[in-house]
Amino acid sequence: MVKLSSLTRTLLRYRIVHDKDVNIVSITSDSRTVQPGSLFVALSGYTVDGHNYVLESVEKGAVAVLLERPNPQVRVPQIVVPDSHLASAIVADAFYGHPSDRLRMIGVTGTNGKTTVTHLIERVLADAGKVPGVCGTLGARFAGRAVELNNTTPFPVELHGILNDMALAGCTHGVMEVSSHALERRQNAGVQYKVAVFTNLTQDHLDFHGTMEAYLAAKGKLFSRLGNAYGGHRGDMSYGVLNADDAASTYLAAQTVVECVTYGIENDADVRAKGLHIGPDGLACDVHTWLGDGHLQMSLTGRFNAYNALAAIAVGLIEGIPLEQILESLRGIAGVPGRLERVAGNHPFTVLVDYSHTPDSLENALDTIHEFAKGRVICIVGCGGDRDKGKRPIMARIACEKSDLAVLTSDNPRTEDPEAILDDMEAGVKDANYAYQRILDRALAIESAISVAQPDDVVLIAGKGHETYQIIGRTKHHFDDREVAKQAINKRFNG
Ligand SMILES: CC(=O)N[C@H]1[C@@H](OP(=O)(O)OP(=O)(O)OC[C@H]2O[C@@H](n3ccc(=O)[nH]c3=O)[C@H](O)[C@@H]2O)O[C@H](CO)[C@@H](O)[C@@H]1O[C@H](C)C(=O)N[C@@H](C)C(=O)N[C@H](CCC(=O)O)C(=O)O
Ligand SMILES: Nc1ncnc2c1ncn2[C@@H]1O[C@H](COP(=O)(O)OP(=O)(O)OP(=O)(O)O)[C@@H](O)[C@H]1O
Ligand SMILES: N[C@H](CCC[C@H](N)C(=O)O)C(=O)O
Ligand SMILES: [Mg+2]
Repeated sequence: MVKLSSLTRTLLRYRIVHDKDVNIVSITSDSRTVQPGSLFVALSGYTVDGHNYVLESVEKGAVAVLLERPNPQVRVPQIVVPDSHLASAIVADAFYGHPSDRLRMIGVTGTNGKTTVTHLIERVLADAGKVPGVCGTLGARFAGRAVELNNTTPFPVELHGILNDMALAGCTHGVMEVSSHALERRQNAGVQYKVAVFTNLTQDHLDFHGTMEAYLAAKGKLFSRLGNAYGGHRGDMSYGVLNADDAASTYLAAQTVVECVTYGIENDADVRAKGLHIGPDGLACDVHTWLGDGHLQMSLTGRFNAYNALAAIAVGLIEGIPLEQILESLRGIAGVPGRLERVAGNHPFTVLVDYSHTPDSLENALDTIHEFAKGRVICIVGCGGDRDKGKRPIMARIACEKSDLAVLTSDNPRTEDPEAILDDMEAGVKDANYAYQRILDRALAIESAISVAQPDDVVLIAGKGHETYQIIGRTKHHFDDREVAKQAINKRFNG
């Protein structure tokens, strides 16, 4: 519990309507989670305005409100700020006693690979006796707890709350995915990163950022916000980890004053893989680092996972873990949920569920599959609604070009007309002579692909990975590609 005055002291530009010091027991930006004694933060949303819930929050017991436009209907103290989003980060950070200072924060950004890299880092740190907490697309997990999240990077109040829970649970490290949306919206204001990792930059989210330049600039903010100082002494310094094979890294290195470690396969790098071998059951390569050499063997496969592993190795070395131990940890990782995840069973072909929902990740997933597929490759893919429209025809073309049969279907249509999304996709393939089907219903699309799969074929179900829902309109329906695939396999082989 803290006094409201101790929170407002952290702000410079604000005024209070109905000034009175009160005790704040919790803080939230969602009226649905307000409790007696809460400070409610009204955020101007993208589709919904949190200011509409001020009255409701007070009725539920909020004792103060932080907002941009005061509400004449309520009598509790109202702290009026120019930007409630930024102010909520500053106030939440103070309310929780600056939790990110109590953790070594590792931020991972980039178009693809963030979830995988955070997962690998988690394992490397845990095996070395550290206590990592992780926060990202798969939710937050720490100390045996799992918290579901709406966003890859939570909004400020939720984020600082999670970091506080991690610190209280004894975590030593906070490993988090930092999405470009979050960087642009300053969702992680107040989080001081000790290590900033960049995976890669390819097309996605142009609906939000407009241009690739703006998208890159958003990613750059993770690096520029490492600050102009680089820490007090070795062990407390900040570092960057950059992909030497991605042209964007030159720009990112220029955004920060901290020392950057590079990793790569093609170009010279501080952590470099050589002699890479990709197989159906994993990958292997020699690893040369500025701290010695070793051999990596992993059950995650695909060239892109070699990059993810190199990034995790760089972070492990920065954290002072011996190379041999890092490699041992990576060797022990079975897989990441929804990332080239195999649907188990006795069927004579392979079914993989993968979260490739960008042109680059789809291409990578299909290229990797071609490295080991003995039969045909069948690809089921859709594109999300209310998201970058530009990637739709490109993804359809990649699916058709890189597979023997493509089935175009729905992903999460959200508020868009699913047929119109498929029209956008089909525009990329209509004029060519591709073998593809268009089946709107995702379950039927999966069933259709599985019904024609022959021994040794590989069926890739792309786009939704670990997701256990399909968003149609504003409703989340239960839907799990892995379950649907299993049902289709059962139907085919057991009637
Ligand atoms: C389009 C978009 O970005 N929407 C985000 C936005 O939602 P919104 O404006 O519709 O608003 P809302 O959450 O429904 O309501 C606005 C405010 O009112 C409050 N509210 C709302 C209802 C209520 O009853 N009471 C109440 O207090 C909400 O808590 C919120 O503070 O604000 C919400 C947080 O409050 C986000 O969860 C939500 O992200 C949605 C789920 C989303 O899908 N966002 C995508 C674009 C996104 O951010 N993706 C990135 C990256 C993905 C990647 O890396 O590929 C991510 O980090 O997840
Ligand atoms: N380093 C990489 N480069 C390119 N593609 C990758 C890389 N790592 C993973 N992928 C592909 O991208 C998909 C998503 O991977 P992952 O979930 O790790 O990325 P992400 O950056 O967290 O995605 P999101 O932005 O949706 O959270 C995987 O299923 C795989 O097909
Ligand atoms: N974090 C990404 C996930 C996309 C997953 C895909 N299944 C879709 O719905 O487009 C986003 O919000 O854009
Ligand atoms: Mg992710």
